[in-house]
Formats: sequence, C-alpha cells, structure tokens
Amino acid sequence: MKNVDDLIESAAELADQGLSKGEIADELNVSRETASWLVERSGVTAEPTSQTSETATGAGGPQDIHVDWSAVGRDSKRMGAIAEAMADLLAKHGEDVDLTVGIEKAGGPIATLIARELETDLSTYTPAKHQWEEGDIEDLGGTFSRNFAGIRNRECYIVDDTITSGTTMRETIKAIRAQGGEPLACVVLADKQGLEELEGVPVYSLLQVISVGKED
Ligand SMILES: O=P(O)(O)OC[C@H]1O[C@H](OP(=O)(O)OP(=O)(O)O)[C@H](O)[C@@H]1O
Repeated sequence: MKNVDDLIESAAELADQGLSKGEIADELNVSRETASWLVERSGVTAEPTSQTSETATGAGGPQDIHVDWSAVGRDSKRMGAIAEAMADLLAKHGEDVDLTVGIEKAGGPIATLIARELETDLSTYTPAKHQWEEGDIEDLGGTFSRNFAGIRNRECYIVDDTITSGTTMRETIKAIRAQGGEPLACVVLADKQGLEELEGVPVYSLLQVISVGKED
C-alpha cells in the first residue's frame, strides 16, 4: 500500500463488503475519523459528516511527521533486534554482498549492527548537507570515512534511519556509483515517501508512513 489512493480503494472494498467504519479503521490501522474520510472520498457512502471532513483533510495540519525512534536508539539490545529485522528485509538479495554503507549520523550505528548481522564490511557516508554552512550545497560533496571500509567497486547495501524527501539517499546512491560501487538495496527504519525504488535501487523499510489527511 503506497499512498492515499490505495487507502481509499481499500476502504471502498471493505465498505462494499459491509464492514462498518470502525471495522475499516481497524483493518487499515487508521483512526475512525480517517476511515470515515477515506470511505467518503471513495464515493461509497453519500453523506459526509462535517466533523470527519474537517478532521481528516487536515487544513493547516502538519506538513511533515517526525519519527522519534529514541526508544530503540537508546538501547543496544533493541537496536540489535531492529537491525536483525532490517537485515532480514535485505536477505532476498543473497549472500554475496560484502559491504554495508551507513549514512551518517543516524544511519551509522544501525548500519554497524546490520553489517554484523549480515557479516559484511562496514562503510559510512557523510552527506554534503553536514558540511554546508552557506552558499550552494550543490558545490559540496559528501565523504566516505577513511576509518571504515572503502567502496572499491563493490556491491553494497545502504542503511539510514529515515527517508523524508529522499534527497540524502539519492545523493548516497550517486556517491557510491561515483566510486565504482553498485548499491543493490536501501533499507531504512521509516520511509515517509512510500518508495519502491530510488535511482533504480529497491528501497525497503520497516515502516511506511502514509499521510492520509493531505490533499495532493
Ligand atoms: O530524505 P531526506 O529529506 O534527505 O531526509 C532524511 C535524512 O535526514 C535525516 O538526517 P539529519 O539531517 O537529521 O542528520 P542525522 O542523520 O545526523 O540525524 C535522516 O537521518 C536522513 O539522513
């Protein structure tokens, strides 16, 4: 499920099957208000309520969602469990990959644990935005840390905590290719874009955060 249109379609199917709005809310993991809004948008029910329309269309609502994963990040055991799950998402790409690239800063610790799980080397990439102070960020480049493994024309995985716009992940893919490497897959904790791929590289996430209250 990728976007609000998919949710609307699913809500319509469930409504057609005779489920109540509460049951649809449970099925789709959204609030009752949002379930009502989705069903109304699908055209399956004719009479919108002013309350649900107001609530879910979200006029003046948030433009972005902050993902706070500190309950995981502050505990190495929880981090290890999350890294195991993220590594599992990459398992379909086989066992030949021997490099995991973490995007600094937050992606570094996660990548370290995933690299351990997958028994790969570890590399880290610091995106250009971390060097930026003023001027055009396009004039800056990111850097691979010399403290960790080099890309050296290898296939690799890319790890970060979140994708918001996708800019950082896209930059990292290009930087790895510029070093002769080939990213086989990206993995993040939370993807706020609901991406399937970026620059031709598959994107996996434990959570996809789908905004249902915002008009495109
Ligand atoms: O998809 P994007 O719009 O590029 O945003 C996602 C990036 O933003 C965050 O990094 P942040 O700048 O907060 O740095 P940090 O990793 O040091 O926390 C996050 O860790 C990703 O790297």
